[in-house]
Amino acid sequence: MFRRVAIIGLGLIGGSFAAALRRQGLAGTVVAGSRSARTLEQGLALGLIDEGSQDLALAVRGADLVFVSTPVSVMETVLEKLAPGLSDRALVTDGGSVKTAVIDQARRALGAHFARFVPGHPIAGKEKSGVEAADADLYRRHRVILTPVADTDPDAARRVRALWTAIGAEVLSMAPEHHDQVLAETSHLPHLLAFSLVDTLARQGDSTEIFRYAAGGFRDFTRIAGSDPVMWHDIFRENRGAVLDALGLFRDGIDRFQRAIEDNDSEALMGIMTRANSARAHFLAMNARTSYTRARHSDDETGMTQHSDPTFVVAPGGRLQGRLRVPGDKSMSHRSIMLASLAEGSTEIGGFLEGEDALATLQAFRDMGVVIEGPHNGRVLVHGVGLHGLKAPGKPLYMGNSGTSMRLLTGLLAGQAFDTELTGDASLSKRPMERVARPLREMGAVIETGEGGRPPVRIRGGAALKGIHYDLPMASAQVKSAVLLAGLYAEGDTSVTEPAPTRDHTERMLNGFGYPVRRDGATATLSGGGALRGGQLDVPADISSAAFFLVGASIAEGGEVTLPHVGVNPTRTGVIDILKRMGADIRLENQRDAGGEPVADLVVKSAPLKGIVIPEELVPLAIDELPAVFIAAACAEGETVLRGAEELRVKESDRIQVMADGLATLGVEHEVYEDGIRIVGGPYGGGEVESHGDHRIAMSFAMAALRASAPITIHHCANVATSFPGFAELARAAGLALEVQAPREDR
Ligand SMILES: O=C(O)C1=C[C@@H](OP(=O)(O)O)[C@@H](O)[C@H](O)C1
Ligand SMILES: C=C(OP(=O)(O)O)C(=O)O
Repeated sequence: MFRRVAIIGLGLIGGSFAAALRRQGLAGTVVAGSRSARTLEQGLALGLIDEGSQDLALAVRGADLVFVSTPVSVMETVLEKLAPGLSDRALVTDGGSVKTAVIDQARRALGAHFARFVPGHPIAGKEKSGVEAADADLYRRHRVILTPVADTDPDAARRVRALWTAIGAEVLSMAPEHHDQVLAETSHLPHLLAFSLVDTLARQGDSTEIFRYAAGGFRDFTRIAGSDPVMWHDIFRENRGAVLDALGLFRDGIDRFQRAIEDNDSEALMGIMTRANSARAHFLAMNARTSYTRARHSDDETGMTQHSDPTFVVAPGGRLQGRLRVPGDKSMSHRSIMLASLAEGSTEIGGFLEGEDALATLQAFRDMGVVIEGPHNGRVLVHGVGLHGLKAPGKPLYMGNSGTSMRLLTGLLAGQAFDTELTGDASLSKRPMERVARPLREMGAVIETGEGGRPPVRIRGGAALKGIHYDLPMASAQVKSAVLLAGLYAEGDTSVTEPAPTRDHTERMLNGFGYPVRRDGATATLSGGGALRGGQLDVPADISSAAFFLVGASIAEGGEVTLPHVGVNPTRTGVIDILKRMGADIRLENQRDAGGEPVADLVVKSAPLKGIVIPEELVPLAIDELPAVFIAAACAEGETVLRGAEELRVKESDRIQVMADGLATLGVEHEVYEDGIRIVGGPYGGGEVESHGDHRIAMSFAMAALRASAPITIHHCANVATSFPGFAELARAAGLALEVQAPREDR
């Protein structure tokens, strides 16, 4: 990419840059400029550089790229020294941890050449310093922030970006002031605290005593106090304003902590720590724009991006057997957090789904000031704040992959006194939100959606809502629920009529919390201005997750599976009705009521299936299970026809097309309609299937392998954790020959 690269300052950052260039073959000649002859000798001996010079103007002569990686305090002097040697076309970039100060220095030192200067900051490092610590992998999968300004040549910025990308880094751009503030909070402040804690303890009388007993917590917290004092000295001085602001913020936080301890305020203490716990997991996930649960288990703090979006490879055959407890119901888990938060008093929830979608809802309420303990093994304790007790979150609420979170919250937030903004991942950002915004506006809400009616959703607080009657244009429980939740805050009655029955968990659970919802045929009605009462709540296993095993055990030779304690609310059991019509052997045992929701143990045995025309009224009752039903259809004798299922096109992926593409790969005959599909059953093969990050697509094709003649490889399966954490392990324990592999991109 570059003929001759000059690296000025050959420490850990510069040396690692040289090593990476070398390894990727990105530079013809690498030359270093350094004050220290010894460093240059080391660089040559380590094979990192081809030439070295102590004269900086000489070092940069003829270079088409100059990377300055000296401490920020000497940056201006260094730039002044090298400037006379720069050729007109040379690009200059840097690795300084502070950007506004460096930009001012560069502007002064480089004069007309400043346009070719691209300020940068690779977020990577170690406690070790010096060229001998150089590491060709230091920047791989780490973030590099570029902070070009108005007079930076866009072509120069583009080339520097391309170089970092080629080195394997993830490149972001932001304004320099923003960079300095963000880094002050996320890097400079923690370093300052680590240095300060160790220094404070070391000053005490017998510090050897303290350090002898210092345990893991001390070691973890103070690891970065081993970093280079000179470098940090410079950073604290050069980023003075932002560091002081961050320190002020921290001082407020530590005061709050102190008061909570002084006042014996358990709730405040638990609030601080549970919020911190989950916020950490949430931020790591957001940054990686990927899996919440994986980020929760990652120990990485250094800006490392997570690419573990795994591939499932499922060998053909296998059988499914055993007693399998699938995780808690996702729809009910969302609602349990929402209603418990709005209730007076505490609510203890059991069986809560610790999947990413439900955790996104939980996090949103923490962000709005609700103290929530857990989840631990499905138990969550929510300290309700009452209908009017939520607080402004102070930042957009991130809903991840979850349509239910975003749509239900839009309704609920329409009635709050404060403004909010809801954002989501790439998939959620493509899904329609006007379907909820429209009826809510009729109620008086002030809501803006993004381009094409998609996220982000911005909700203005303080609107006076009035009850309406709404005829749902589509059979959607999310839209129904959004309107009913807004109705809690509306004057008078709010009622919704649905064109076909949809899941009624919102209505049932509101009644369970002592908030009456009346039902008259297809219409549900509530009156605003009441109150919810906290209590106990049991979330049964999710029939939508059980569905994969209902299909799997039906199609696998010798399959026999018991799924205990599954929710069998009649608005959710369409999948059982459809499979039974196809000839499946499914029995409901132990039917009972659990807190207002019917549950049963499902017993399913392998059976020959036949194709059917799926009755349209069953579609909304099996909406999320239809991808699994497609696999049953591919294994059935004859053809199965689905119509009236256009809603499948606006789920986490276009589930009609994405399933059709996968079926085509396997060699399953089918015909796609705008609102459905016709599938002809018969033997099929294997191949590589793309899930498009849609959990239900991934799990459906995993089950398909039970009857395939060759392995099925399914790409991008991370989002399985949105609804079914532990799917791969459970399926394997039951007999599916599923292996989780690193993503294609990482191999
Ligand atoms: O209310 C709910 O919990 C859900 C309703 C359905 O969506 P629609 O309302 O868009 O049909 C369903 O697909 C989703 O997984 C969960
Ligand atoms: C459609 C689904 O969920 P959501 O709309 O909440 O993203 C689903 O889980 O299949």
